[in-house]
Amino acid sequence: MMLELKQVTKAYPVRRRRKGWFNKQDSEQAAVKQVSLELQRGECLGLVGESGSGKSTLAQCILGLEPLTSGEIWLDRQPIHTGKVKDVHLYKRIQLVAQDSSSSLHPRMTIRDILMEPLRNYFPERKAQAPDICLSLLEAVGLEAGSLEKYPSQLSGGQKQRVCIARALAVEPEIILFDEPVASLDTATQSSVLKLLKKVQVERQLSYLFITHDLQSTRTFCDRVAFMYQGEIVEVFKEWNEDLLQHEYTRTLFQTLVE
Ligand SMILES: Nc1ncnc2c1ncn2[C@@H]1O[C@H](COP(=O)(O)OP(=O)(O)OP(=O)(O)O)[C@@H](O)[C@H]1O
Repeated sequence: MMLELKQVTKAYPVRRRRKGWFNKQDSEQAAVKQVSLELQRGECLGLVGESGSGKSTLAQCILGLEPLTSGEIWLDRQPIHTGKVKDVHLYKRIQLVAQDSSSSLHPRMTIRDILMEPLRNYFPERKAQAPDICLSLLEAVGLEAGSLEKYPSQLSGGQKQRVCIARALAVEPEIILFDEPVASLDTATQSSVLKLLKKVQVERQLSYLFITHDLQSTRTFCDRVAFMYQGEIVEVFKEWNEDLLQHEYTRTLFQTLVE
């Protein structure tokens, strides 16, 4: 096993309007409730749920960007929820590619600089090979070598998303968390980026947590699918058989699928 979430709960404080002196205590609302999940080595696990069901919060918790209210997260045999693992060590193993990742591309950096940065930080001993590694990363995500000299503003949305994927791959992580990675792309670009992600996953034996609203996209892409509803995982399945589903929400979602 690679990543294991044990009864993870994340609650945020909710400010209530004060009615009186004795009623001023803030309450909490759980965005993620008692979530237990496992992600195996080389597995692609889909995480599907409606808006506000807690999917992104869960990804933030895994990356240590949000402290847990309770529960544990283990990476192999090491707890990573305690805050004791340094960010640089965690990000070496787990990378995030989000829907708006392209806004994180520095507008004044060329694509070469953007890809060189993680190579310099994580593999300083590979300085001499770094230019070739940049080229192979571009090739892996289906971009031409000429893109290296370009700035993000000179690329399309789909190309920028590919750069974000290449930047995540540069770190050579074991796990990539994808939070709606293709949601802002047109249908044709979505399918080419998904094909590319699958190819890279198989080639590099990566584990993916693939967060999406779009159940249909998980059908060919994911090995297993977990459904999140109001902060809880209500169903995890492998077989695309409506009769095996337990929860009303997942059955309703299934009925929206195009055969
Ligand atoms: N920093 C925060 N402070 C307070 N509440 C938050 C915070 N972040 C998220 N929430 C709340 O937690 C719940 C889950 O949000 P989250 O973004 O994880 O859902 P999601 O399933 O990823 O939604 P979407 O698909 O729209 O991105 C929501 O009710 C949201 O308002």
